[in-house]
Formats: sequence, structure tokens, C-alpha cells
Amino acid sequence: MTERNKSADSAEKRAAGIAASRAVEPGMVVGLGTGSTVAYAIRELGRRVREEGLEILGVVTSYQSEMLAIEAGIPLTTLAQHPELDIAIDGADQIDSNLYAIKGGGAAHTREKIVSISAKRFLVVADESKTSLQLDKAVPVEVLPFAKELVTKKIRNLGGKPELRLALRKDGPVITDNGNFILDSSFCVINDPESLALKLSTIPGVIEHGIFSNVDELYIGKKDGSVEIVKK
Ligand SMILES: O=C(CO)[C@H](O)[C@H](O)COP(=O)(O)O
Repeated sequence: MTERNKSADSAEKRAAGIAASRAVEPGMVVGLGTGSTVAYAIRELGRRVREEGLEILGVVTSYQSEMLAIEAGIPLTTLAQHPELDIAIDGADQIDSNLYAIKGGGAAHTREKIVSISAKRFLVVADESKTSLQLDKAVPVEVLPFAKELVTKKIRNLGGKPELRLALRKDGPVITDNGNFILDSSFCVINDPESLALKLSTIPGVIEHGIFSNVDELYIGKKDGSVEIVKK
């Protein structure tokens, strides 16, 4: 488990991850998200592959999910080979009552968005602390390093406060799996996530932002081990 999520309550995350993994059926091509919550789903799918002969193919969203899926024994494929997935499962940093989500705490949101939008059904797994009436966490924005100053200015013009994400065990910025920077951009309460998402997407140099509007089902793990499922 990484620094950013090692203090989180793993019982709630485990309950959500395992419950969502049950939606995966034999023969499916499955998008495998990134982070500590979806890791429980990936490990459980691996167990079913090894112990029950479940036949699935996984499409990973990061080096982290690739390493975990390989360790768990899930056979992998690519979007080039399987452009349409049956289902994708992933975590979130915050999710509101309309199932708009902020993702990218692990700097993997660009591939996560591509994979989840390629799926017929997108399930998000989270503990209760991630749910909120409205989104107010900083939005991770993956930026081409060449465009950092321009994107910083444009985000400020939209009322945001962009901060370059710095690495913990490396000097300088976090470099994403795609070789880019992350600007964590606070907009306080986001009243209209669709509108902000569109505005961020049109800034030249923005690779992808962490506002997701394609969540179909939310699995919320509770302290008592139960899981609430919210559908769109
Ligand atoms: O978007 C993500 C990575 O970019 C993660 O899914 C998100 O940060 C949630 O992670 P965790 O389940 O560890 O809290």
C-alpha cells in the first residue's frame, strides 16, 4: 500500500471491492482500476481465476494495477485487442449524490477514464468517507509539461487554484505513467461538474482531468461490513 492511502480503513474498502468483483462473470473483459480500494477487487478476481477457473481478461489502468493483476494471476489484454470492455471497476477520491466523481489521487485518471469509458458498465468502489453531497476536493489535471504555465494561467482564470503535485520520494514533480505533470486544482465547491469538466477539457495542454461523469454504480463499503449499492 502506498503512502497516500495506507491510513485508510481497509475493512470498508475490502467490503466494497469484493462486492463489486461479484459483478464480473465468466468470459468478461474487465477494466482494472488503480488504488487501494479496487486492489481488493483485483485480488478477489485473481483468487477466482486461480481457484475457481474463472476465465476473464483484464485491461489495466496503470503500472500499479498491471503489477497487481500479474501478481494475482489475471490474464491481461489491451484496448488495442479489446476496444470494448464488459465492465470496469475503479476507486474514487470523492463522489457526489449524482455519481459525479473526482479521481486521480494516484495520478492514473487519464488511463482510468479511457478504460472506464470503453466499458459497457462502470462500477466505482469506495468507503463512506469518499461520499459527499457536492464535490469540493481538488481536481487532478494531467498536463503536458511543456504547457504547465499556460494551463496554470487558464485554470486560475476559471477560478481554480492549481498546485503542482510534488513527488514524495523523488525531488521535483510527480511524473505520471504517461510522462506528464499533475496540477491539483481546487475550485472549492463544484456546483456544475459537467460545465467545469468541459472547460478544463478545452485548455490546450490538458491531457485529462479527474472529473468523471460516467459512473453507473457506486459500491459503498460501510464500517459494519455491509455494502450499499447506488445506481444511476
Ligand atoms: O483515481 C485513483 C487513482 O488515480 C484512485 O482510484 C483513487 O485515488 C482512489 O484510491 P483509493 O482507493 O486508494 O482511495
